[in-house]
Amino acid sequence: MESKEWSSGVWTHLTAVRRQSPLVQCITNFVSMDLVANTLLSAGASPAMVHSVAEVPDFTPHIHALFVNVGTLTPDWLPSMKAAAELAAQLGKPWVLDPAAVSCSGFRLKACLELVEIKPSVIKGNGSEIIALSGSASQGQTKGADSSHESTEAIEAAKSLALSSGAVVAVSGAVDIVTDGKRVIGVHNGTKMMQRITATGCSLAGLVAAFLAVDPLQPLEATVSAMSVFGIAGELGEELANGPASLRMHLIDSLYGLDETTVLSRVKITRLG
Ligand SMILES: Nc1ncnc2c1ncn2[C@@H]1O[C@H](COP(=O)(O)OP(=O)(O)O)[C@@H](O)[C@H]1O
Ligand SMILES: Cc1ncsc1CCOP(=O)(O)O
Ligand SMILES: [Mg+2]
Repeated sequence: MESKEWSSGVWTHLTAVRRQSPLVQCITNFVSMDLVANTLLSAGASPAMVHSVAEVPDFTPHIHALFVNVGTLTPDWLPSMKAAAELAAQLGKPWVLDPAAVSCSGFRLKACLELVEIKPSVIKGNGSEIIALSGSASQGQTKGADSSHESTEAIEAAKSLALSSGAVVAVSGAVDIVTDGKRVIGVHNGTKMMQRITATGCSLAGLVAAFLAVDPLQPLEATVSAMSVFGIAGELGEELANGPASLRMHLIDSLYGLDETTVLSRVKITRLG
C-alpha cells in the first residue's frame, strides 16, 4: 500500500470512530482505568469499565468491541475476562488482549495463554511481552510492565504469535510493529516521553479496540491507524508539554483536536516485510 493510502486510511478510521462512537467494554488494570477511558473519550469512542462477571451476559452483547488488559490481574478477575472474551468472540465482536507484564509470574502467563485460546482479534504488547507470550523467552526476563526489548527485536516473535493464534499482533515501542504473520507494518509516530507516563501502552490498546469496532474486517489496517493516531497525538502533545505530567494532558487534548491536514502530514507508516 502507498504511504498516501495509509494516511487517508488513518483519517477515515478516526472520522469513523468520531461518527460512530463505538461502545468499548474495558476490563483493564487499576493503574490505567482513568487514562484508557479519557483516551477513548477524546478519540470520540464510548468507554465502559464494566468488570463484573455478573454483568457480562447483560452488557457484553451490546458492545462494539472489548478490551482486556491483565496489568493488575488477580484470580478473581480472570473469570470476567474469559466470560466477556468468550461472549464477544461468539457474537463476532472484535476484542483486544494486552498481556501487560505477562512474564512477571507463571499465573499471569498461564492466564494470558488461556485468553489467547479465546481468539483475540488483536494482541498488543511491548517487545518483552510479545517475546514472552510467543514462548521465545523464559519467565524472569522482565522488568514488569516496562519493556527490556526494542519492538524491532520482537518482529519474529510477533509473526510467530500471529500465525499460531490467528490474531493480528501489535508491538509498541519506538517503532510500532503490526503483523498478521505475513505482512509486517512499521508505524513511526510517537515520542520517547510517552514511556514516562504510566498506561500509555494500555490506552493505545484500548484505542485499537475502538478502531477495530469501526473496521472489524480489516484488523491490521485498523490497528495501524490507531497506533499512528495515538503516536501523532503524543508528538503534538510533546510540543506543548514541560514533562510527562503535562504531556498526559496535552496528549488527550491533541487527540481530541486532530484535524485532517495534521493527520495527513504526520502519518509515518512503512512496510517492513
Ligand atoms: N522510543 C519511543 N519513541 C516513540 N514512541 C514511543 C517510544 N516508546 C514508546 N513509544 C510510544 O508510546 C506508546 C506506549 O508504548 P509502550 O511504552 O511500548 O507501551 P507499554 O507501556 O505497554 O510498554 C506507544 O504509542 C508507542 O508508540
Ligand atoms: C505500572 C503498572 N503495573 C501494573 S499494570 C501497570 C500499568 C502499565 O501500563 P503500560 O503497559 O501502559 O505502561
Ligand atoms: Mg503495556
